[in-house]
Amino acid sequence: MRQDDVLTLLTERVSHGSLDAPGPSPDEMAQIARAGLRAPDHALLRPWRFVVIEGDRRDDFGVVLNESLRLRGVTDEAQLTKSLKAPLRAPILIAVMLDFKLHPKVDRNEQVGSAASATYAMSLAANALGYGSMWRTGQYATDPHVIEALGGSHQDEVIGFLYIGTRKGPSKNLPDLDPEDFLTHF
Ligand SMILES: Cc1cc2nc3c(=O)[nH]c(=O)nc-3n(C[C@H](O)[C@H](O)[C@H](O)COP(=O)(O)O)c2cc1C
Repeated sequence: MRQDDVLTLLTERVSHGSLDAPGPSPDEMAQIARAGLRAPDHALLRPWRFVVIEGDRRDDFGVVLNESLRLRGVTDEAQLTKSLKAPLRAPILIAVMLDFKLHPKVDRNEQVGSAASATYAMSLAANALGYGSMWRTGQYATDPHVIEALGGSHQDEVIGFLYIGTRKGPSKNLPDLDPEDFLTHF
């Protein structure tokens, strides 16, 4: 990839909520994961796990989300039905889990930062491979029932559900922000 292409990828990135099959191939998923694994990581703790949810397992994951709502006392039928279909919004989801490691110098915030960076790196890699992606969380991300279903422990959480697939329709236009509004000099 040329330098210009990398900068375009970074400066023109947008999310795509509307995604269809096909999703990345197994080789492409390995490339996407490799990008995640290069996230900045203090003390090289690797404080993440990438759980892929695809195919029929998306239906099973929808049931987990539905159970999550019911366990939290939600009775609204529309919301319950929506939860079953939520994972079907893309052919492949990566649940990026914080795999927290107790460390004398690297606190939880830093590890969350690493896992969030990994999520972002994977979204960029998906974009570079020609796919669209969308980072979602919601209350599911910290619900013990969901975390346990994804193989996490009580001290873990989902940093992002990264939805990846083929873009349906054109990318949205976002207003160009002026860097001067955000850059200051000390
Ligand atoms: C940590 C995190 C969690 C997010 N969770 C959600 C979510 O649950 N639902 C949602 O619609 N957008 C969520 N977003 C925002 C979208 O991923 C997206 O960034 C936003 O719609 C703005 O679009 P853009 O990325 O094209 O600028 C989240 C973003 C981050 C960084």
